[in-house]
Amino acid sequence: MEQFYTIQGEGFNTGRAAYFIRLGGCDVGCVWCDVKESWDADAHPRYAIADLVASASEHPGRNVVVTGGEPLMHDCLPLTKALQEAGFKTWIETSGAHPLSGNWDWICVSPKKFKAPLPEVLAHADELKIIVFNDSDFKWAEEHAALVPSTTRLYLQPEWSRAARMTPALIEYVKANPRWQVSLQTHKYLDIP
Ligand SMILES: C[S@@+](CC[C@H](N)C(=O)[O-])C[C@H]1O[C@@H](n2cnc3c(N)ncnc32)[C@H](O)[C@@H]1O
Ligand SMILES: Nc1nc2[nH]cc(C(=O)O)c2c(=O)[nH]1
Ligand code: SF4
Ligand SMILES: [Mg+2]
Repeated sequence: MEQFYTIQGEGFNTGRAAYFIRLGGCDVGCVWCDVKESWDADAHPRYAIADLVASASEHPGRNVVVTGGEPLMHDCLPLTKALQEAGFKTWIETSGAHPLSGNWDWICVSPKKFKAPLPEVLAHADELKIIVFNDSDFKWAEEHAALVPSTTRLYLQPEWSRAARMTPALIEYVKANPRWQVSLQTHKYLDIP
């Protein structure tokens, strides 16, 4: 759908330069999705993998975030193989609702109520990032934390439109449950892509 070089705004790798490749197509249907224009894969141009790698290579950063849309609706093996052969670290942002494909250096799973994550994807999560839309999401977060490895980093991220309302509760939750960390969409505060 689009590519851009920016700063990873969310989660464990927040603050690190990365080239983003946003793949079109998503069937999860989150009501609060901040990139709904990605849902229809056919609405976007197709790019050759070699051209994506060449575009990423124009920048000094050597981290690539593959996101979407839902990137795991595609077979990510050819793209990640080409990126790693060119010297990039491959990071994915996924809901986990489709089978895992690709070779990944960092897997961020952000499960959704709208379409359940697959156990095989949760089992490979380096990072679990729960979007907090209302108070019931803390219990839901714990249910998913029980499904990932004990080494998986745990993040709570306020849903953007509800951030002003939910962030105080999120802060109190992390203070009381310190194995969780706060993740903010820092790129939105910085006004960068
Ligand atoms: C747009 S999604 C694309 C990748 C994948 N479909 C997924 O949901 O993980 C990228 C990240 O943005 C998060 N996100 C999407 N809309 C958001 C919103 N309104 N507020 C906070 N986070 C949001 C998702 O949970 C996910 O972690
Ligand atoms: N800067 C920046 N960081 C991000 N982290 C995850 C994003 C995404 O949409 O997947 C995202 C994004 O869209 N921009
Ligand atoms: S899974 Fe990701 S891209 Fe799909 S609707 Fe939800 S937030 Fe948006
Ligand atoms: Mg985003």
